[in-house]
Amino acid sequence: MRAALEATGLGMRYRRTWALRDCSVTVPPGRVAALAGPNGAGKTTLLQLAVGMLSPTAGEVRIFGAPVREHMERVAFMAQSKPLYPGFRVEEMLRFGRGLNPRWDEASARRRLAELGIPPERKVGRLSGGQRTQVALTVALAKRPDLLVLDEPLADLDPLARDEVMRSLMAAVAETGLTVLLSSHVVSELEGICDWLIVVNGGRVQVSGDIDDLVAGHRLLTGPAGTADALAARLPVISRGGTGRQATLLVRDTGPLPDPRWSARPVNLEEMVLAYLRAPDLAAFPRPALAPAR
Ligand SMILES: Nc1ncnc2c1ncn2[C@@H]1O[C@H](COP(=O)(O)OP(=O)(O)OP(=O)(O)O)[C@@H](O)[C@H]1O
Repeated sequence: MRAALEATGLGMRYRRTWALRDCSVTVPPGRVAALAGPNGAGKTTLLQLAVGMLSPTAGEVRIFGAPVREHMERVAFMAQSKPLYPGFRVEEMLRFGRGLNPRWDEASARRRLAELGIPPERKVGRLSGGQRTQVALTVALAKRPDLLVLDEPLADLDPLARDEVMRSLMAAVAETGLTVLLSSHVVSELEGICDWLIVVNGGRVQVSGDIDDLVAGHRLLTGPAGTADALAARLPVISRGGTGRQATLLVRDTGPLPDPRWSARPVNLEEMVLAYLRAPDLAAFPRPALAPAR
């Protein structure tokens, strides 16, 4: 099956600075993929390259097997700034979208707004942050994309609005089977929603793969601090912690523990992502990294 998105050797340089380098990632069709990473990691750059808004300095992006520019009508993008005109009424935003998009689905956009209780005659500038996000999402979905790319869709929203936006996005995914790629700082909120993960850090891809497989492949070990170095020498350690006599090691390993004084427990998505973000040079470790070596 063709990947919904496939980036190979992707690089983007702004003047002398590489915002993204040697980036190779795949998002299989039908997945809801999370793009995580710290500020300035290159998330927005990767998303803008993915939708053809930027031309790469190196490498290429393919959407459903073809160069992104040949498939622009199959992709919808919601920018971080949620570009809506505050002086426009909601229905004027729809009319605007209708004029620009041959695949536009007016009926489903109207139905969605009605379900959300957003009056079409309301001016965009008078909507709440959550409602504005929902209108921007409605416009993006009305394009009937096969790939929906969202840059920080949850930023600036309170927990209730975040929950509502994610629920309605998931309903759209269930209905249409579209592939979603969304960036977020709030990793804990992506668990149970996203099933694919890409972590970028310092312009490089650090982690890429199926979330269940990734999480199941890592564990948190706890044991006596005095033996931590010896254990760490035998296992692929992603991050180390602990206090006083107790040490913790987050490892990419599920085999039997070589030291009976140590115990293991599963990790959650946030713990795993944080461990990688704390170890940006992971690919320099002697064990294989999850992403191609730098
Ligand atoms: N137009 C530009 N000109 C020069 N440098 C840029 C430009 N856009 C981004 N950069 C730089 O590229 C790097 C990656 O930026 P990018 O916006 O892609 O990161 P990000 O992960 O989306 O960050 P954030 O989470 O803060 O939104 C940063 O160092 C940024 O300063």
